Amino acid sequence: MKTLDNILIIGKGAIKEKTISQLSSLGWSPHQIECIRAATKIPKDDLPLVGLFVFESQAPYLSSEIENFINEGKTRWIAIIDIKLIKNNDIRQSVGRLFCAFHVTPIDINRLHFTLESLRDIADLASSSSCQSEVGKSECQMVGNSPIMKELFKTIHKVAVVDAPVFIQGESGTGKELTARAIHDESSRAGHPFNAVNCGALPTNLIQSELFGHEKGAFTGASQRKIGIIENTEGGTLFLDEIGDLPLELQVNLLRFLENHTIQRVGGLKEIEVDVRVLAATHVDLEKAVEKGSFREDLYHRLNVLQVRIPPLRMRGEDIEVLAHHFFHQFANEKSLQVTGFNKESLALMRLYEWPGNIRELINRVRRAMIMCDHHLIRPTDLGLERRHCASRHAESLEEARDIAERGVVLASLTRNSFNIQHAARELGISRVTLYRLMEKHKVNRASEAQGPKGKVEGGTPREAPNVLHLSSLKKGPS
Ligand SMILES: Nc1ncnc2c1ncn2[C@@H]1O[C@H](COP(=O)(O)OP(=O)(O)OP(=O)(O)O)[C@@H](O)[C@H]1O
Repeated sequence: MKTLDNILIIGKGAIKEKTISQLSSLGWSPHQIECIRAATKIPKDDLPLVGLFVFESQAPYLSSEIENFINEGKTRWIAIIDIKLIKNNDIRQSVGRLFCAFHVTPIDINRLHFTLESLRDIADLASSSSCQSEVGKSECQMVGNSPIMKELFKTIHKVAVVDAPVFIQGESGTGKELTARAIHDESSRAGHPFNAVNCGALPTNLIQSELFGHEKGAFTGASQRKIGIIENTEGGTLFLDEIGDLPLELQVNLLRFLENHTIQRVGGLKEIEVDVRVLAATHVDLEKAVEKGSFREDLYHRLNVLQVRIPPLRMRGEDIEVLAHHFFHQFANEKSLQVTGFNKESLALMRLYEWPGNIRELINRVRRAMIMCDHHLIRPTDLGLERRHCASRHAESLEEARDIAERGVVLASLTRNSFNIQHAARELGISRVTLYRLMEKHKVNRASEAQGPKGKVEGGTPREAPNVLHLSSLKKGPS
């Protein structure tokens, strides 16, 4: 996994020297920082992921050669400028156009530090997406780092290559539709349509004609023939969301279609052959619905050939921070200018929160926080999270309850002590070794501690470089 292993600084003078020494004191080791004084020495290959461009005065370095070089976009550039000194309008415009972030002097070193951290996240996301590109081209992007998600990615690969129905289960907002899309994108049907229908959202009287189409005159108002969604999905994949809400009388039609690969339009007599793969999802317990008689058992078995279970977000703690950063970058163009990331308490609380709305809720909270935040770092209040919201986390067993409590205590102490292991261990009355073991066990991040002073910065993002798995290629977007 490629991370931010090098920073290239171009420019000379006191600002540069000061920046280097300040970055070093924040844990960016001096050997990561390569300094170049003149345009002629810019290495064309093997570029680092981040470049700092230190303007000294009228920026003689912003020659067309450098402009071209920056425009190549292999490195993300941050301008460090003394805005008062830049009188030349062309240069001002170039700064806006060429640089992904800029900082004015005197430099707020914490802000610069978090800009670099954000760029490291982007680099991690981008490099892991390129690892995944061999999986196939896809419009969608699934991010996850937890063992559960890695298993899910494997399952998706397996079920994508066969043509049987797949039954996707998971709470609302866990990513069922995204998973269905990923299966489609990984399958040989990828070049054909992917259509999703929410069976619970369509009125009962419309759903049959929406799915199967109708002939002209089939019912009052059917002034023309209508081709239904199933026919429109020819060659591709149909995702039937909330299949548990499909009225009983339509379940038999669906069963016929699954068994014979034929449909009849409403009011039509002809059997029409269709080649469509069906993926179905529900957040209700279909077995119970079968027992109750509201779902046909034969249809249930027909749909339930292959299963994919998506766990709720609260059960994949490692993913929460990775996803939060992922969405932070995705909505980067909507954020208020000064926001550079999450503070430590926010990250800690996000791990403890229950997330009843799962990833959809996470997206909404992060997005809102990015707009509303008045500080450099998103605080729990910006996310609408408070400690009391996290206290309700319920455990499925006594062991889980102990784990949750243990993790909470460890994390709280580390957060209070800015991830200083010695202080936290002393506060908890355990040895450093035991604390390390607990951090390992609960996947509490050690990166900030390992990098020493970085962890002392208010709001340091205590996180390991995320081993993000993208199921498919990056959506075109800011991330
Ligand atoms: N692993 C993931 N990585 C990135 N984004 C995700 C992931 N899982 C879900 N999302 C995003 O979360 C949102 C909700 O996902 P999706 O609509 O697939 O959930 P769902 O389970 O089908 O929800 P519902 O049951 O309410 O229909 C979408 O914006 C989706 O792109």
